[in-house]
Amino acid sequence: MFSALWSEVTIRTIAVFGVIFLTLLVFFKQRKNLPPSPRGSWPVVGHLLSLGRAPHLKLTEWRKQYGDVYTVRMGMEDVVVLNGYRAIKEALVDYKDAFSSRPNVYVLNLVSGFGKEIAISKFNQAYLEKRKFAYSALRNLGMRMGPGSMEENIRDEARQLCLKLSEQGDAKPRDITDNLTVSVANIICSMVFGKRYDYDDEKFLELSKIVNKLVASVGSSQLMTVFPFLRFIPGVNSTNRILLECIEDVHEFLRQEITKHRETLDNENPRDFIDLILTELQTQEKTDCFTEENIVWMIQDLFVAGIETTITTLRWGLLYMVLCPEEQQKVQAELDSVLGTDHDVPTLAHRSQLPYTEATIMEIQRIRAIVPLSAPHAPNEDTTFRGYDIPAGTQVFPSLWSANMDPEFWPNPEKFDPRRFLDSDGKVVTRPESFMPFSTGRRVCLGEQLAKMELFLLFSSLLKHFTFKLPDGAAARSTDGRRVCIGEQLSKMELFLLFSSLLKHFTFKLPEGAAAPSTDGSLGLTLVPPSVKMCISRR
Ligand code: HEM
Repeated sequence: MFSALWSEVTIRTIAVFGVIFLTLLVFFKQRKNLPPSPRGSWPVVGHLLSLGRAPHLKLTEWRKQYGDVYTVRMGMEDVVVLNGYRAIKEALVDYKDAFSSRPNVYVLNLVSGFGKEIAISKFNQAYLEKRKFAYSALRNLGMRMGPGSMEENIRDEARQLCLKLSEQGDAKPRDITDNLTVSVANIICSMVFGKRYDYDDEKFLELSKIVNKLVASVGSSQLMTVFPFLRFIPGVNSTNRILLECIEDVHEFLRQEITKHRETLDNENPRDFIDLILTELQTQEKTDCFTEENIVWMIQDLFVAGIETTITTLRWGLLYMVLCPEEQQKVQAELDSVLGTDHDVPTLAHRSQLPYTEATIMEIQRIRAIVPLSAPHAPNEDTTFRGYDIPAGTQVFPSLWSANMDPEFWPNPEKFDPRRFLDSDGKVVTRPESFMPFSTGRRVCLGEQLAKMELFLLFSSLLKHFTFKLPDGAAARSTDGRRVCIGEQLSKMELFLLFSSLLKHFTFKLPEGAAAPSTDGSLGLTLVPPSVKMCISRR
């Protein structure tokens, strides 16, 4: 009996020591020569509690203590943070072969069809082919200067936007996010579907239901980014199911559009992105990255990556214009001096004559990096960087925020000052250092040129025709913005679903007299400004 007891104790002891040994082994293996880590990491949650609601600010603060490259624990994962222009450029440009992949994050995989699209795809041959195709298709469809460019479509949207704002009158202060949404979404729609959608439709209530359903499922799904095991927990994982159903609805709609396009396809005269990709499917050797399934995911990418980003930048722009009325006046004075009494909207040819306007747009993009931590990168294979060993697949956050707000390059970085981007002759500084709103390296934003065209034409048209100001007596507005660093793709997804569902069933218009829905507190990939009602008066 004694020997039986002894052997049970021994077995238990060995088992306990075994577990401790294995845990330590895993722990030390993970910690092997990673960049330094700030104090205050807790078991299971890591640094999440310290990061708070503005992780980009906390991460920038830690740079002072831990240097340009350090490691934080997001839940149970190590994440390497790159701070400042030099470290980001070194990793994404000089070490581009190493840092061009994406990490394996459950929710990102889920919303990207496990890499069937571009933005979340791992760096491999299929990714390169998809990116190359999408880039050349967008250029064919007008993402460039000169004849055949998207300029005229964007100017049309700018006209419609100004018309809509004029019709709405200046009696009541309002938030124009919805108007901007129609314009920007329509620019992508005309490239993808070959058509734009009208402002006027009555089924807004039904759309709200879809949005509410999605918003309700966002909270617990975001947690799944950090704690993927939650997907196995009944109740929590129902948001998974809801999301998958929504994705299926959207894809069904896209498949119908693709079928309609196929019926009228003329290979010689492609009308839009869908036509171009169908033609590509017919002509090229079948490869894994170009199936009909990829088409829907790639289109989803354009919607997801191309709409909210542009709208959010414009919203920050208008917020800074109302907060800095003297800057607004300077832009308007420049627009008036170049365009005179011409009532039409500006063209891209005016750009070189409007340096202050352009510098103002750059300053908007600097002062509020709307994608403060960019999209997560990951080394393709085990990589040594600045003397540290970073295992393949580790999440790497390039903090674009830290570059934009670096006092070494941008003295008094919180001051809104477009003159930073002008040289002594008043010309716009080309390629300023420490300014990467579209990131850099191999994964640099695919739609950069399109976004720049949109920002210039829409922003300058708005300021040419309207003056924006806060209502008399309104409380000062915060420029802090809101962002949650986990579940970012999910919010992108939410946007995509919103727009696709929207375009499937409705054109949108608020009921007469209804208050604009607030975007306060919405969570996103992007750093979103507070919802602001402005007085908008025709000039
Ligand atoms: C103001 C507007 C925009 C900003 C600030 C912006 C910014 C960014 C950033 C920071 C990234 C991540 C790059 C990285 O991983 O290092 C990105 C990726 C991407 N963007 Fe944009 N973007 C904008 C507009 C657009 C538009 C209009 C489109 C398309 C029509 C677009 C398509 C994409 C795609 C497809 C990617 C993924 C690229 C890849 O992984 O290879 N973006 N963007």
